[in-house]
Amino acid sequence: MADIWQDAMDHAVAIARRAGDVVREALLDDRMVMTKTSSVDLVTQTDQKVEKLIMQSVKDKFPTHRLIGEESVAAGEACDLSDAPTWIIDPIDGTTNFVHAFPFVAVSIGFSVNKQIEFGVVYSCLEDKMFTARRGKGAFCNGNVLQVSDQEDIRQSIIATEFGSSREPEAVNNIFSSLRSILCIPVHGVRTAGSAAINMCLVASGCVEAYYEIGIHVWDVAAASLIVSEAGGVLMDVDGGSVDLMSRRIVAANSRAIAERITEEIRSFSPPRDDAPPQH
Ligand SMILES: O=P(O)(O)OC(CO)CO
Ligand SMILES: [Mg+2]
Ligand SMILES: [Mg+2]
Repeated sequence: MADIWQDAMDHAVAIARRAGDVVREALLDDRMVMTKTSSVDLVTQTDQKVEKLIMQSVKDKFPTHRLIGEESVAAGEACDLSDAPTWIIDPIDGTTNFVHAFPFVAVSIGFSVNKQIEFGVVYSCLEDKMFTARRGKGAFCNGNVLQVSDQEDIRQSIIATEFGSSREPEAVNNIFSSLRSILCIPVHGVRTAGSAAINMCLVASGCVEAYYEIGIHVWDVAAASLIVSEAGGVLMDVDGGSVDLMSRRIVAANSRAIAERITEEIRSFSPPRDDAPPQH
């Protein structure tokens, strides 16, 4: 039977590649940096330009579909995930990396129907790696099948996470408390790629056993969540329950055992949800 979302997925791959061209070209220019929620939460004109490019192309080709985009939400658009076909876009995941030309910068496009991710596309544009997954049909990088690591012992594992964009002492203490507990299990190592989507693609690729973070947004993880699960991995909330992509909390791992072991060490907290009503 024909796949009703194949056309949309093909479009996502094509537009992610075009977006990647824009990102690579912009690396050659001066990158004017602006800030959002804190002095280290960065945005550039390229984030905004790439989001517009992707959104306009989706509107032209799929006018009935809905859109959630990081920079549109930052500009005041609602972040409501309904049952309608919805494109969930992070034009540049890893903006800080982009600003510094640190080579992990991704365009992330997830596509949800009935609140279920149907396909995910993460283009790591400086590495020229196109990660794709279609629900029920596996995950791929540049056409090669992805499979998570089969390591079951967390002591033989590498764990990925990020430090977030708050430098408030209490928030930093929380992050370091969890990190210290995990490091001292002990694990082989901890890594931060600087992009949630790329961290998750590293899980899907079998290079790291797990990634966890509190504070990410739905656009950071929507596409990569399917890439992880289609590569044989598991997704979990940081308290061990089912993952909720709007909750800003995630554990993505090669196995349930490693995901659960990580949740035992995380000092969890609940940032305002992506779909929380705006504060006035
Ligand atoms: O670079 P961005 O899109 O702000 O995303 C960060 C997390 O919010 C890295 O994943
Ligand atoms: Mg992001
Ligand atoms: Mg971004």
